[in-house]
Amino acid sequence: MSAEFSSFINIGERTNVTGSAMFKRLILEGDYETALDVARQQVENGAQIIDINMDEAMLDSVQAMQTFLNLIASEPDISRVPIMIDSSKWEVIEAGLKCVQGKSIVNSISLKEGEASFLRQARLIKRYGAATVVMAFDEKGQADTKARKIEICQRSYKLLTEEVDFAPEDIIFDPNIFAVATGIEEHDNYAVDFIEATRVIRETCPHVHVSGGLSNISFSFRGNNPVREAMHSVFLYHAIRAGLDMAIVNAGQLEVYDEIPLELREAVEDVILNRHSGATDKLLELAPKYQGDGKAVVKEDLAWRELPVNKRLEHALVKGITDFIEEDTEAARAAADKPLHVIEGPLMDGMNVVGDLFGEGKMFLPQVVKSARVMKKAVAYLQPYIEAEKSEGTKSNGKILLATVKGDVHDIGKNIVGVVLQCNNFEVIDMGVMVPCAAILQKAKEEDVDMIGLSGLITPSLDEMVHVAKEMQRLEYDLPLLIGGATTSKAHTAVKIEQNYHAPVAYVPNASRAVGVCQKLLNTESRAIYAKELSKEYDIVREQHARKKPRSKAIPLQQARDNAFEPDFTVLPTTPNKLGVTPVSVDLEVLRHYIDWTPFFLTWSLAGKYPRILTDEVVGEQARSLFDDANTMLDNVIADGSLTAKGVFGLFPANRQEDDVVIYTDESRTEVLGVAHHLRQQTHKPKGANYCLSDFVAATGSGIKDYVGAFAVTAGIGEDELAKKFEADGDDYNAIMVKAVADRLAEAFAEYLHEQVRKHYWGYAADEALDNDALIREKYQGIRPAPGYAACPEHTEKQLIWDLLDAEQHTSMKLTESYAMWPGAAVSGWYFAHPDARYFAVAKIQSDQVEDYARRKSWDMETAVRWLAPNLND
Ligand SMILES: C[S@@+](CC[C@H](N)C(=O)[O-])C[C@H]1O[C@@H](n2cnc3c(N)ncnc32)[C@H](O)[C@@H]1O
Repeated sequence: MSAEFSSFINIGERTNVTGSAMFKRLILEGDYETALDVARQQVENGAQIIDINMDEAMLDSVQAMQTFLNLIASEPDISRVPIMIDSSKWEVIEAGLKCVQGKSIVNSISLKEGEASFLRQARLIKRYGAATVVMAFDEKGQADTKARKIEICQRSYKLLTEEVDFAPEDIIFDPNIFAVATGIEEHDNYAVDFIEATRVIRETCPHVHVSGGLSNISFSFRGNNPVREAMHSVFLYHAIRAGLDMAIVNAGQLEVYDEIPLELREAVEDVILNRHSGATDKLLELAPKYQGDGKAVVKEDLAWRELPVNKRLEHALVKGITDFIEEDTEAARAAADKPLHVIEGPLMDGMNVVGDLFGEGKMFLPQVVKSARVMKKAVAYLQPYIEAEKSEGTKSNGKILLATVKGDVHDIGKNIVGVVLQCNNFEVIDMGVMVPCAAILQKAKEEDVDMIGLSGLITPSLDEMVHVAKEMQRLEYDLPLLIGGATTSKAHTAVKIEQNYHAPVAYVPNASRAVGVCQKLLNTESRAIYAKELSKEYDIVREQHARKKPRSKAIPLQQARDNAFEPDFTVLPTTPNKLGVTPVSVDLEVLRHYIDWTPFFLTWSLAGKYPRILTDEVVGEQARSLFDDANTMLDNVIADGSLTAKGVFGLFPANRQEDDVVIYTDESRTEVLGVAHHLRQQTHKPKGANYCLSDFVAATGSGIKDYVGAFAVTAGIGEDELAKKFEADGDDYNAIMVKAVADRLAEAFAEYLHEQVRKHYWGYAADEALDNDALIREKYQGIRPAPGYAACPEHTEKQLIWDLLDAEQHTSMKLTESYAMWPGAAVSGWYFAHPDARYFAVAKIQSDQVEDYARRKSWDMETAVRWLAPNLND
């Protein structure tokens, strides 16, 4: 090893969650012990500094950094080397600085956010006695040429030494090592630019150090380690002679320069030193020869990298590949007159291809959401350049405000619509969930939006949407209004909303339809014609609705009660093994085996039954990829505990009293704990019974000791935080995935708990042995009807479940003012054990039952009508 090499400092790179899959997995699993071994090995392999990075969306990075650094502090064989605290987030860096006892190094600060923040951070670092890496990055962007690298480093040097009095020997410049041999001509000189800039920086900024992230240089040869190692060695050989005195490297994997086969070394040297224009091709040709045993040949993988930049962007968008997007966006930016043109040109062209393929059914929703992630990354990269030019921003197709209305927490559908609209060049302002009407209208004014989209899942949200429409009318808005969400319908929109608002109202059944509707409504030419068409369409829907004769005749409540279902009670109800309230926690690993996957695919607009969908000719490939991603998400949330499941259930003595179920505190059946109010079918049924859930419970005077149960479960503790982390990272795909997975786990929890209750806690089906498929097909005895569903459609009854179970205390689950459950991934309901208990739909009820129900609930009629609205005739 030469003299230059001996003074060179290796910075260990394996303790970095963004660079090492193994380290990431260990940290996500909380296996800090084995993670410490990674650090130890680095030091044993010769790392003289170890770089630690915990920037991962699924992690609480501050906490992970602190935990790991504190552990290192008590390991003398690791803590003997300085620690480099690596993060793009200042809060993580500060947390790290507080933990490290000896000398540490911050990685990194830069002029990216301007001088003020640069100086403030530098002063703080100085106070901690730490050194710092300074990236060659300024307000205009990352330095790629020799001149820019030198200019930024010299400016930073002057500021640090003159304004902060920072010791120059504590400054480590990182002038950016970029990938060469990418097939893009502009990249060919990147290594030379770095090497030459290093030389000048060392000459003109006395006492500083120069460092870099070595593995970047060979990025195009991922999968071909021999070539990568050769590139690293050759690059170091030349850069060290120019003054590079540190680098982040995998210390155990450096090929010795002299031992590189001559043919390979020369080809690599040609590339690194940009000695001729055919250098990349020559190395690509040679690379497979040095490919390690049986690994994928990189050249094939990266064939698309040879395409012109616009085609590469299109490929990345269509395939959802983020790996090269910044590099390619930069190439497109360099070639464009204005950064904005990159968005309006190649990126939008690429998204149009995505839009067309989606429209033609050749791409599926999950892929589109992945494309959006690529687009977001590209736009985020361009944003500083666009702002620097003080441009007015992208000319979008229009600005759309989206909100889930007050009282409702469900947003998967809304989020998907938001992503799809963004893909189609609409600007979307998403106000999130539980948004009050006044806030929606104010934001619409402030942001001068072109359209408002309202979403909701539970039936009370329908009323809230009507309220928003009426307010828009009263306050003389004339923005078009979009209506969507699981319980909304064209009929409801026509009958209850469209008539109340003079501007166009459109019901949107799914995300792919949203685009067409918005395009037509926001295009000045088509808007008037489309508005007319819509209004005509809703007139027809209203007429049809008015003409629709009730399919069957209604009967008075008393007559319906006389025709109640009378179950056989000759076999007496089983006394539960455990009466009272029982909180339950369960491992997600257990719950994943109870998941019903079919609804998961529907969330992503892939129709078909699981597992058949995985081999479906049309959507099979897409379904498999989605299924893999969902399982990866499951692996991660299980490993890092970012989602938690909590539940509670109760089994109580109970008897029917007319249509109510009276729930008692104990077997003496003297003290009433609560009364569940149920509704009865009121249509004329010449053959069957007029069902009410209470029918499945023995009556008060029968002398039969009967029981009911109640439950509330969630698997969504942590879902909002996790989804927000992904959103903040521009990763809507995983933000939606978290919620979709949490939803599945909550349903799985309901299934699991019901089984436990049947077999153990209540014990009326102790010998039941059903597999998951049979559970999904409800092949068991008893039901678990959920308030808000057809047999018990009135939502306020959830409050009773909450009170009986002390659900908020046991599970942290809350009810909103519309009785939606929070977190969204939640299920609650009743348990009925009778073998004849079944689901049914209450359907339309009459005013005599409304009055009766109001009396039973001590409500005035107005309140009763409001809560029973979905079951009343218009
Ligand atoms: C919506 S599915 C949920 C289970 C499904 N395997 C899943 O994972 O999505 C079935 C559940 O909905 C509720 N449900 C279905 N029909 C109902 C009805 N008519 N009345 C009340 N609740 C009903 C019950 O809680 C039932 O267990």
